[in-house]
Amino acid sequence: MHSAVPDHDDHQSPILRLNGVSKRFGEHAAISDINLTIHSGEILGIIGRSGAGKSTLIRCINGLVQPDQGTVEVEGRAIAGLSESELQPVRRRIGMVFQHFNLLANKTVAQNIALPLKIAGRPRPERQRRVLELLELVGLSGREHNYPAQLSGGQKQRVGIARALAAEPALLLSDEATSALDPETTEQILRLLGDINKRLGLTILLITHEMEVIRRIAQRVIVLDSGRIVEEGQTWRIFATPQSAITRKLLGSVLPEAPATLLAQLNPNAGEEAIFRLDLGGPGASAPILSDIARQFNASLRLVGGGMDDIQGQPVGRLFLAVRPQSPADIPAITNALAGHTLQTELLGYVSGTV
Ligand SMILES: Nc1ncnc2c1ncn2[C@@H]1O[C@H](COP(=O)(O)OP(=O)(O)OP(=O)(O)O)[C@@H](O)[C@H]1O
Repeated sequence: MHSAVPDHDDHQSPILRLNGVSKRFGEHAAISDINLTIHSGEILGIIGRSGAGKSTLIRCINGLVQPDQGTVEVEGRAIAGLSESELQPVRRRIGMVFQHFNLLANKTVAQNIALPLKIAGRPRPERQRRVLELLELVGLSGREHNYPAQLSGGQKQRVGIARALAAEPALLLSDEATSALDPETTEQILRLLGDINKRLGLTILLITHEMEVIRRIAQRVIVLDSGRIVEEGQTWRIFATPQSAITRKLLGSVLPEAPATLLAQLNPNAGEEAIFRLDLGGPGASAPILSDIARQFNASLRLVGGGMDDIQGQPVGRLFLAVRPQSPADIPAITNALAGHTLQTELLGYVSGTV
């Protein structure tokens, strides 16, 4: 019998692998025992609050900091002990995009984008051709002679992305690339990164402190706190069933909350309608559970809050549901039936009259 086809070719080295990487500064452990692997073509998000260790992790990945313990491999090659000149070609395999763009103000857009190629000693005609290709890719054709000061923040970041891609890296490392941008521009830049991932199969590592960025494009996410990985998994699963307190906190502003008027009227013991919070996610969330429950128990159901979303192709959501049963005695069975179809079901209390 054939086993399921693996997502990744086991014989191909991962683009990036960290094995037990730790780094202390004096007594302080900035990162501890970090294990992670990024395979070709995937978008992995790393999220953490300020001080979680994100910058230290990036510096270990690009060889600016030597870990105290553990190994970093880029395309199967360990970078420990490499000299500066040996590190250069390895670093060129990683294109970096920065929060504040890091463009050279006295160079044109074309010169900024061509810089990595110039450093790599590529001939001028090749550089010119590549700059035009990249400008088209990032939607800035015709802007090659502009200076950074003539561009908006979003356009500057497009130039930053084009420059990062110039030397055809194996990995694009985005360090808070949208943190300085307004929500609309953030959306455009994330869409561009998602398009580039699909069109070129580019592998992307996204470092961010914003769950919204993760939700939009990361297929997999690692949650970092106090220098340790506290949670990891497919993005939709983490959104649907966050396990750690820090993940729930990071998700706070993303998940729908119960309407305040509803919460104010909740009675823990009795009322005409029972109020449930349902957490739904994955393939099971597509089932018509509300109509099934209504029919099975001859109950009347009202949605009183929440919403459903699509995260990386999977339905994920939190609904607040008011259930008026035929008899109060049905509530335990209704609770069980809901729990059987959801990731989590909680009976929050009861209300009387319409909320
Ligand atoms: N060079 C250093 N010397 C001493 N302590 C450091 C150094 N670099 C980082 N740290 C400490 O290590 C911890 C992790 O810092 P790091 O900058 O990696 O976190 P971060 O998640 O990138 O935070 P931020 O989002 O604020 O940049 C912090 O407590 C920080 O104070």
